[in-house]
Amino acid sequence: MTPYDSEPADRLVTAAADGEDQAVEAALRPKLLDEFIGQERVREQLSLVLQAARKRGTAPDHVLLSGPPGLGKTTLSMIIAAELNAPIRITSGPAIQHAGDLAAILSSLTEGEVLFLDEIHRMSRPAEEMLYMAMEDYRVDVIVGKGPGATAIPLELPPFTLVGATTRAGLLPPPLRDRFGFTGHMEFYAPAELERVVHRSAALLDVEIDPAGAAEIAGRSRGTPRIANRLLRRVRDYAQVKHDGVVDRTIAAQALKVYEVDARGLDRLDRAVLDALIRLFGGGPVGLSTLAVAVGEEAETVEEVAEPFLVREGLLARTPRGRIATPAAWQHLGLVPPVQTGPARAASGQGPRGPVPAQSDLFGAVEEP
Ligand SMILES: Nc1ncnc2c1ncn2[C@@H]1O[C@H](COP(=O)(O)OP(=O)(O)OP(=O)(O)O)[C@@H](O)[C@H]1O
Repeated sequence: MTPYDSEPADRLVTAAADGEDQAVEAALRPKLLDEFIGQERVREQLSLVLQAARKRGTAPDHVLLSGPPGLGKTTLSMIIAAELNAPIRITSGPAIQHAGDLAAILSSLTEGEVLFLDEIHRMSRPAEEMLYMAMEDYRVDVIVGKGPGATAIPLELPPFTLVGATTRAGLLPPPLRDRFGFTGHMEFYAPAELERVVHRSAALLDVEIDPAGAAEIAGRSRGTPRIANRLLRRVRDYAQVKHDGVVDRTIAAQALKVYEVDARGLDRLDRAVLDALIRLFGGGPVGLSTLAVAVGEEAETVEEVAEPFLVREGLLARTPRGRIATPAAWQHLGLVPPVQTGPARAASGQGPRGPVPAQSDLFGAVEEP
């Protein structure tokens, strides 16, 4: 699924899994905690939780993993099961519409099994309430019948470990959040960590890549292993079709220029937003709906798809008066930021200054093949 319904389906830099990702990700997932790159704090804490459970011979506390898509929550849940030598059942919040759906899953778990519940914040309220009791007492009440004649039949469950994953930890009701013994917050990956991800995946996919090629892909991957793996596959295609299959910095940059992913990981939509903001509105402030019309997209698409990364990168600011391009955004487009910034400059009607960048500058100064 995509994180936002407004996201274009073919977007190369989306953090959500597409069909091809799902097909290849199984092969690329690290299987054990030691193979899992980065997320040092979560890894260390989780390792202690798992070792202690193994020593006691009991199921570990329930685990909540929170963080943006594509950072490795599903992978970690599988690692938890593998480290415990336990089977894993995978489901998701949207798949559990009725409490009965959850009761069916819970009642079929075996002792020690790991239940991975992705997008746990999207579960229905009755299912959520059933989960409270299951997590705490390993018991559920199955309601039989309707109205005044309805009866609750208690059902004992074997001890199991719930691993919940959410991109929106803030949306979880406190009673649910409190029932997790351990919460791991996943952070975006540093470029050096993503380089290791790229090298590891390249080895698994049998792609020859040098360190500069891996660094080039890592730098455009928006802190997200899923995107790094996807860009690697597109670069591999290019290297195999246009060259001898070996990936170096030049090949990686040329390939990603073809796919319009620039040196900072911005794609066509991201750049269109900055471009309109700067060239048409002098850097802002400008209202979201006006900006959206200028780039020919829905306001929702601009707000939910393009802006989060632009804000995170410090290229765009959301202010009560509207959107503003930061000096870094001007520089990214090869323009000289005005001395005055903000409303005063907008009021003065001062436009963009400096040369319009050649496309090659944005894409990492690559030569045409
Ligand atoms: N730390 C890591 N080391 C190596 N590869 C990783 C790491 N984290 C994630 N990956 C790779 O990134 C891909 C996406 O990871 P995963 O499916 O676990 O993300 P997720 O957080 O569960 O995403 P979603 O929220 O969309 O379900 C996987 O193919 C996995 O191989």
